[in-house]
Amino acid sequence: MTETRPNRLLDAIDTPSDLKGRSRADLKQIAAEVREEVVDVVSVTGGHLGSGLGVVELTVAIHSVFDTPDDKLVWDVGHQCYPHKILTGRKDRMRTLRQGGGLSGFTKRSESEYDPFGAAHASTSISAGLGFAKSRDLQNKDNHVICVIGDGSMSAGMAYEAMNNAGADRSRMIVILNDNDMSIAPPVGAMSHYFSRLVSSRPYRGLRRIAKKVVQPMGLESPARRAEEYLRGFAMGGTLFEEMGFYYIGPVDGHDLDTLLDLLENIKAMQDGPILLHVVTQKGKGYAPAENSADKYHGVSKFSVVTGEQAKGAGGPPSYQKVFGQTLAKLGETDDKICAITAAMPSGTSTDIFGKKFPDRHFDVGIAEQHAVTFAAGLAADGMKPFCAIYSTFLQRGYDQVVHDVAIQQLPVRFAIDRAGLVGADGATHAGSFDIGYLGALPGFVCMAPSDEAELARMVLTSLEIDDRPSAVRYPRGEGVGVVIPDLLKPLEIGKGRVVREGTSIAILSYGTRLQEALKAAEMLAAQGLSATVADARFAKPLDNELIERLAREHEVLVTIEEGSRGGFGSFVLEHLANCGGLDAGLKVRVMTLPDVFQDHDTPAAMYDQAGLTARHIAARAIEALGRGDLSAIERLASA
Ligand SMILES: Cc1ncc(C[n+]2csc(CCOP(=O)(O)OP(=O)(O)O)c2C)c(N)n1
Ligand SMILES: CC(=O)[C@@H](O)[C@H](O)COP(=O)(O)O
Ligand SMILES: [Mg+2]
Repeated sequence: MTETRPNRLLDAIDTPSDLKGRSRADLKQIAAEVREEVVDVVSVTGGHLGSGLGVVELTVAIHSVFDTPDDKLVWDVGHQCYPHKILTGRKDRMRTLRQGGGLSGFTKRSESEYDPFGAAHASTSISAGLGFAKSRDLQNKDNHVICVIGDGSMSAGMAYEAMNNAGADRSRMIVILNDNDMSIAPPVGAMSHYFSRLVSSRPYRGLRRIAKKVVQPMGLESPARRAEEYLRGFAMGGTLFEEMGFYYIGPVDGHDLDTLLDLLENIKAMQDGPILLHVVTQKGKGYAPAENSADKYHGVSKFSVVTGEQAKGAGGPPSYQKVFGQTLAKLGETDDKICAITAAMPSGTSTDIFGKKFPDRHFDVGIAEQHAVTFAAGLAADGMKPFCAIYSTFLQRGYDQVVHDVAIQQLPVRFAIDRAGLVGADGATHAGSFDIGYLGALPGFVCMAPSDEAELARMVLTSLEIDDRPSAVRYPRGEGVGVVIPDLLKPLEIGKGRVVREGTSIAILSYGTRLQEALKAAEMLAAQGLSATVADARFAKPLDNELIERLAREHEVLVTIEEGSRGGFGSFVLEHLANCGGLDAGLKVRVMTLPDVFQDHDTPAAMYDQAGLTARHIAARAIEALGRGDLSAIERLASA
């Protein structure tokens, strides 16, 4: 339940209709209370803070002026949607944010009629918005379509594909560019500089001047009018958008509620063509610790509202991402062909560790995964050794480039695939579920997955030495298991796995970081007098066929496990066994993968259990296949 504070106007706001007819003073008070509530909620739940704080006034203004949910409000990424959720009937559930069974940290169709389109991956809002606009026109409806997209999200090509289409199509829609001069890191790219010029070229447009501009008829029938408009656009700096067929308005102060309300009322009255409203906001606005932080508190853990101090992690082993960044930085000392590419996630992928030492060889290309992949391919084609570090889920956006520009040409791009597997609170949109299948299908790819951080370091070196084809190392979000990483790294033999525990009747073949759980499962089985071999596959491509055939020959049951979807490692193993006759002797095989449903956000510990990927699940599958053993004993052991 929302903690009720005396005399909060917000407590009477259940849906945006409760904002209608409110005085300006009330709306300003409500905005202040929303901002306070966002800070309070995120201090308890963790999540995305800076972005939402920057759009409090904009959110209040949009919901005051427009008639959601009939008017469609499409947020880009959706990480800034906490004020929106508070105002659209979910304020009493905000403290369930990003937890199993709770509210999503992004907009989500199944969660509310006020979320017409789900988000989480950037730069999709204008495309979706245009879809809503065309559907409206085809169904003779008259609702408005409003998309809110950040300056960082405007670095992705998809946004321009959509504007290109919308501008030509002249569909009536409103795009609000929320320009806070931040992505997760400071923004990069020429567009960012363009936005800065727009903002610095003129003081904020006075309301009178803008009101005069926006009430003029949109139809620019005569060439003279068009020329005049072009000059005006040039003078106001919106040329790029005007040339793409958008009516550019701005820049305006995105925290000035009066201006926003009047402006949106005017724009609402405009009935023709796509409009781009450029608002300037401050990420983290209104909460000093966020305003003063370099990352504007983009993503935070629980924190003290008073001090802003975030809860520290348990100080455990280094994260996989850090091990990747540190290893690459070390290798970069003796190989000046190594370079690192990130798509707007230098800190998330830890390429910034490499970048601090080798700034000339570190490239943050912005939210532009497609470009990142083909840029890396160009570097590789000319003899450089690019490491393209992209989260598994975000690499999905650059898949054609992986196939067409890297794999077919057999270019030695090294993919560091972070956040592979379950990610926890970000939920289904961010889980790295599919990369084993989508890369393992590609000819000539080498696909690796470490079982711990020392193995990761070796695989980064192994990848570096693969100079004749593409390679990929996938690793999960979060901390390693706490093994020592040797100073002197040795590369792995390509396509070779390893047996880490010898047994007899059961073989457990693990790909990636479920190995520790596989070893625990073997101990559970041993407690029942059942003997299990545990092997670390290390490679999904090329498979260690010799190891697989030996396990098949020498055991009654083979269980494969991976933190990925069906159609991945286990399928590759089954395919080989089918083709080499490994199944002919009656081997019983069980393939354990992530469930075929999108994993909802959850705490890390629970999510593996929810997904059926823990030791007790592995042991139970082995017993079920073997037809011997005591399942209830496994449950007892697991609950011990
Ligand atoms: C395709 C894709 N790549 C990367 C990300 C990670 N990401 C989430 S928010 C964000 C920055 C967005 O910047 P902006 O649009 O300016 O929003 P702000 O956080 O500044 O409000 C990034 C890179 C993502 N969500 N989607
Ligand atoms: C909104 C978004 O896509 C990113 O902020 C993402 O949530 C970062 O994920 P990590 O916290 O795993 O870096
Ligand atoms: Mg931004």
